[in-house]
Amino acid sequence: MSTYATPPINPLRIALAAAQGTLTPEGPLLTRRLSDLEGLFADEPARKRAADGDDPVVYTVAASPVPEVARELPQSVTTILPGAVGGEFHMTKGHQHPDPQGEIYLGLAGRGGLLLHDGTRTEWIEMEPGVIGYIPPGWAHRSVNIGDEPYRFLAVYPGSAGHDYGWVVKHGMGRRVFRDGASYTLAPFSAAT
Ligand SMILES: O=P(O)(O)OC[C@H]1O[C@](O)(CO)[C@@H](O)[C@@H]1O
Repeated sequence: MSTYATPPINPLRIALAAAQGTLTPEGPLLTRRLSDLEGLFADEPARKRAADGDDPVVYTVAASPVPEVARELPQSVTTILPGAVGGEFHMTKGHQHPDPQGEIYLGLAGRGGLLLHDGTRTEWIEMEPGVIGYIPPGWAHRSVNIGDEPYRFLAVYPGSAGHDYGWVVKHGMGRRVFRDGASYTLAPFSAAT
């Protein structure tokens, strides 16, 4: 398995293969299955049934070797596979940056959405190839695949930003995103049952 490089890092040429979802040279690859996402979807019994069954992959995050440390600017490609749990579209866990710093996403493939919540306000940005979603400091963020193909995006973020998952458990994400025919609907956020 590839790992992060240790600073000081030399200038890097990094090849982005949008169709494959890879960065070369490679860093760590993270795979999250339904069994890793307990309490995330509104219909927790449906998630558990699927996790106890074939336990599908929900998303992968392929990073470059640039590490998540202060002053570095890591990048990663996230691919969210199509699917839903109890009608709720596949999504990332969602997190807040403990060190409030911005981040950008660039849509590479498929159709998705960027859900943002600051504890009071909620925003939704539709994502597709070529669209940049800007995440300002202080906004928790979660990505959702609203299509029938893999939804893929490049993330670039300050290495010291960090990932606070507890914030999302405590505050929620403002909305949930459900399949609605060939489209989607944003429903008020509800705790997992
Ligand atoms: O950390 P989460 O919420 O599971 O989501 C993963 C996402 O977070 C990042 O690690 C950085 O924000 C992205 O590369 C990736 O899309």
